[in-house]
Amino acid sequence: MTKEAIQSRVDLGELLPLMEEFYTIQGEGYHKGTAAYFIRVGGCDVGCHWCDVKESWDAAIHPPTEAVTIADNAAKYSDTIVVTGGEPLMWDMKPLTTLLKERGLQVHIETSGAYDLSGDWDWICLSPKKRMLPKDEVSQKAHELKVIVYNKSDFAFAEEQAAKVSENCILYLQPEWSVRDKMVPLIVDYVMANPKWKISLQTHKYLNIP
Ligand SMILES: C[S@@+](CC[C@H](N)C(=O)[O-])C[C@H]1O[C@@H](n2cnc3c(N)ncnc32)[C@H](O)[C@@H]1O
Ligand SMILES: Nc1nc2[nH]cc(C(=O)O)c2c(=O)[nH]1
Ligand code: SF4
Ligand SMILES: [Mg+2]
Repeated sequence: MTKEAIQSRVDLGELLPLMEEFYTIQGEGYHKGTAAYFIRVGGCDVGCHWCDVKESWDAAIHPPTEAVTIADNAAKYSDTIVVTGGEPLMWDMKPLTTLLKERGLQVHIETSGAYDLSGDWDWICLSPKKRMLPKDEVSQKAHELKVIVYNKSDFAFAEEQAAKVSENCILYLQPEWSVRDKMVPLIVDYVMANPKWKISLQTHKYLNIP
């Protein structure tokens, strides 16, 4: 394929810049503790300074991979697939999610919501970022809202974002990993005072699994 042909198939979502795939336990949020196959798609320009997967940002270093190959492979591992990144919504997720649904899989996304919603999802985890706010459609359709708490100002940001999600959306505060010792006590107090929120921890990091 020529460079142009590859690019046009990436633009259609038929090829995706695949960074890594792994079978593990969902560590965070509502489905924490559940076995799931993770598909990590490269490319993100949101620029969170504390991002724990900065190697994902440059899409150009991740090989354009056939969505059908990704789906066929994922189906061998698990009934539950988590598409993450990078920022998966930078790409058209319709082809990949259609292929995953055709294989009878539950399809979840981890997203900042900074790009238009594409794809068919059984579960949308929205983790909004101040630097690039989520699109309204993602906020309205999110099943869980997972706000990362790096400093005290993130509690006010969390409330702003909670005002934009549906009333059934489950609300989580998750400590930024590097400041967890400092922020966990503040989150605990906040959740006790504001019990509509729950705490989410990155349990995979405590378990030393991917
Ligand atoms: C790496 S991001 C990829 C998906 C998407 N770009 C997003 O931000 O939702 C996956 C999840 O990890 C969270 N995350 C990233 N770095 C983190 C850190 N240092 N501490 C806690 N959570 C982090 C993000 O907020 C998001 O919920
Ligand atoms: N075990 C595990 N659970 C996760 N939940 C969300 C993750 C992500 O990076 O999107 C993640 C991850 O990287 N590993
Ligand atoms: S939006 Fe997600 S992948 Fe992008 S920099 Fe932020 S945490 Fe990392
Ligand atoms: Mg992660």
